[in-house]
Amino acid sequence: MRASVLRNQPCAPADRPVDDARVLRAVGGIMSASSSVDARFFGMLVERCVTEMGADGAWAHFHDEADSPVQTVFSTSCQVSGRGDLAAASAAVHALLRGGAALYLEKRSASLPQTPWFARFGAAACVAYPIGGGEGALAGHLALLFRARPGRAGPYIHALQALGAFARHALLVRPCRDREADGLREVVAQYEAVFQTAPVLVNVFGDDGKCLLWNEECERRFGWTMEEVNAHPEPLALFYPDPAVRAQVKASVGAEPSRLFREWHPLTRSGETLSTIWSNTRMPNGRVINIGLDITERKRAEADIVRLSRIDSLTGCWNRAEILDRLSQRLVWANRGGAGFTAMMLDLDHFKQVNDCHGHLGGDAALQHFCELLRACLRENDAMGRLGGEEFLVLLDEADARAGHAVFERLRFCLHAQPISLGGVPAVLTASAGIAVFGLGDATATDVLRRADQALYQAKHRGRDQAVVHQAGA
Ligand SMILES: Nc1nc2c(ncn2[C@@H]2O[C@H](COP(=O)(O)OP(=O)(O)OP(=O)(O)O)[C@@H](O)[C@H]2O)c(=O)[nH]1
Repeated sequence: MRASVLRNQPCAPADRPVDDARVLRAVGGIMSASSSVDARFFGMLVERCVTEMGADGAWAHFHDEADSPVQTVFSTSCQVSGRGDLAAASAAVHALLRGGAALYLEKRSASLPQTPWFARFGAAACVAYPIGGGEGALAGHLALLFRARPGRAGPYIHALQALGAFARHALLVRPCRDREADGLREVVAQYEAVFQTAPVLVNVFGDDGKCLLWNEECERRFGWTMEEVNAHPEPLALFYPDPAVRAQVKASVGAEPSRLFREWHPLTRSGETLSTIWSNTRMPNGRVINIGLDITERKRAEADIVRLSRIDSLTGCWNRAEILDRLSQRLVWANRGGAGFTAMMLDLDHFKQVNDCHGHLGGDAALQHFCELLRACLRENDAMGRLGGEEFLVLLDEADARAGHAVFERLRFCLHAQPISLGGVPAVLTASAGIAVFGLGDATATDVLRRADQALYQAKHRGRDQAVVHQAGA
């Protein structure tokens, strides 16, 4: 086998002309033939250096950081003798490449290593170029073998330089970049998972107004998917139909991330108005990141607490503090020239007897029954509150004494028509009332209450179950 190979080699190698275009084409072909750089790539590279570039043999030699050869890929044309010799040849060239520059070795000048393989191959010249390594990457060299000296080594050196740079990029730079990209993708995926599943409202809008991120909480609370939001010509209008409010929302977006949350009341798909607080930040690329909290439930609970703190728990009407507050507000309004009102103080007659006969629970039921009937006699804007015990205050808006009387008569009629059943026995409740129509002398709530109380006293004195209007000077 060895003899036949040697027999086929030219006995007196002559200079071989170099076809620059052919070399260039081969380089381009190798580079575009594979996107991944691995053993297969180098196998393809060395074969094409032989078949397309005009070399007689080629190899790619790699060593590790300790300078031990770890991998050599030879063109099939190099297989002229045992592998060990071949490895020794590539190692010998590698040893000469320490300077990091290209090498041109010739048999004629005795610069070609004296290892047996070169002789067996019939090598006249060798062009080698280092492939620089880097952290974690292989390093080594590419070599072309010629049985006839090439007319010029330059084109081959440049070809190996280009291929070496390509391989180095693929071995070192691309994996780094890929690793970085993988790391980045992982971070993005983590953030996205956090944004998507966070129990807070998170969304991102582009400077064209389109939604780019819409987390699960947004979808759950607003009822629209991101696609549905983006199907609207102006997505923000879905949540803020009022253009003036929209303008305020847009103007509130700051360039700096803000710890200050602003309260907004966006609409949901079902028409519910939410109470939300948002921190909105415009990024340098024009995107707006919005982080919000839905505080609708909290607001409702707070409102309930406030409301309950104003309500009399037994009867459900306003408590003393609230009804007096409302009286004061009406006074301020009326004294500023606003609409007047009439105050009516009501007191259940002989209520002590109800308690005495039917117990405290019976008395409570009587108070509730009385309030139910009284409430039914009032208009929406009127107010009724419990001053204490079995005493109540009613504020009748834009009402005079006649209107006050009419309300009382309605109540009286109802109380007689609808007796309460106490211990299985129907009992008719009656009440007395003192009516005080707002007058210019009423500066404070006490002024009004005093006059209503005087009239109530008269009603009791005159036999109960009636209303008396306070008369000035009475
Ligand atoms: N069941 C019940 N009784 C109450 C409540 N608050 C006050 N009372 C009772 O209401 C009764 C009021 O009695 P009085 O002030 O003597 O008045 P009255 O019996 O209605 O007599 P006149 O007002 O003069 O007609 C008392 O027995 C109080 O204990 C309450 O929340 N529940």
